[in-house]
Amino acid sequence: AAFGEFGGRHVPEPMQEPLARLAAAFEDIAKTEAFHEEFRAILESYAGRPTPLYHAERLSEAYGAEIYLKREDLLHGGAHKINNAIGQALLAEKAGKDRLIAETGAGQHGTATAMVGALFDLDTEVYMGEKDVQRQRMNVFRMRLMGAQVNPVTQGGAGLADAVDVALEDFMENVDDTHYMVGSVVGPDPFPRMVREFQSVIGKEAREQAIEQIGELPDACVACVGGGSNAIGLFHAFRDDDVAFYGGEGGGEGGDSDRHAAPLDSGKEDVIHGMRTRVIDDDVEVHSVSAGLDYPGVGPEHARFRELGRAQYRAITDDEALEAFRELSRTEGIIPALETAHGLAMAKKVAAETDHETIVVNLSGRGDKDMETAAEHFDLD
Ligand SMILES: CC/C=C(/N=C/c1c(COP(=O)(O)O)cnc(C)c1O)C(=O)O
Repeated sequence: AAFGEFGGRHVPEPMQEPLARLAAAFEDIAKTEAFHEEFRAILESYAGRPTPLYHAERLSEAYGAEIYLKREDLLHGGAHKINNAIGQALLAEKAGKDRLIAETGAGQHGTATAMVGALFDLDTEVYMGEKDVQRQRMNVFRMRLMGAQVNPVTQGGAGLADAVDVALEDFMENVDDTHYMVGSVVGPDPFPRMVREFQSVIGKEAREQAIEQIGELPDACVACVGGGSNAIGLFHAFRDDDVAFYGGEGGGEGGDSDRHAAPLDSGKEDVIHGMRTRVIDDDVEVHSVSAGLDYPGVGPEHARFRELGRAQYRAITDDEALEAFRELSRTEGIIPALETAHGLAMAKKVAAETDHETIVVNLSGRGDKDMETAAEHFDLD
């Protein structure tokens, strides 16, 4: 496996060959110069790359360190998810597939899938837990507006993990004409390394921009961690540098509570969705105020980084995330996604508890989709 004993292809025998074919297509198609040029051109003209690295001076005062925000929230669609969706749709098109399926929780990956489904004129179906259909209604409407079919999933906990289960079943049945657009660095090989490849544009840009703006590498990189794709996308370019990595997980009611989504901070090794990784304990109910972090597992490379001590991960509670959500809105006039707010709260802890002076934070998405949830928590009248 690519990540120590983590990752791998823990799937039934009938899935082994299709995944081997996908891995071969990834090597043959997505690693060519022509692919990279087309990928880069669409990222620039359609998604709006490069994104700024913004020195948030008022937030820096509040945190007590120099905070640089990588503005993935400014991308088309409002989150980093479009980077991966474009890469995967290009691959699917060149591999001769004419149907896309995806899972979604926050609806940002679902929206990105609908966007590229329209752009590449591919049949598109998105699986979404009924619970998330309710709390990210605006994104459900956006997906349908762009021609995607949104299939509410009611089995199990009607959440993100259940949507992944159903999407994997669909993929196994329709592997000949369907590409499964996995939305994070999760699933059986090759999905984690494919998604890492397509998200790594974030860190490549941020590394150059940081050196230009700070005059040297940053002391630390921080991101929220759901499946872990925006975090890996930022970290990957710095992996051989003397730069610390920190991940803020969906801590729900606390890593030591029985309602959270923080397997790195408080979980165990196990196999889920075709990968050996870390998952929350059996007696814990998966929960996060943010739909995009509300997942019981995590990408295998993060499990490996944790094991090596290359990155540190902390459960960020719902309340800590909501406080960070409001603090960025008030100090910089930027409303982050609730998922992203977990990374901001992590950065605040890093600034307070370490001597890191320059910190790059991945602003993975914007908070328009979260206005109803936020209104339930803040009485702003
Ligand atoms: C693929 C399921 C996750 C979703 N979103 C996750 C998400 C995340 C967490 O996903 P990762 O970056 O993969 O850890 C962070 N920021 C924003 C704005 C997100 O929407 C989604 O469906 O939109």
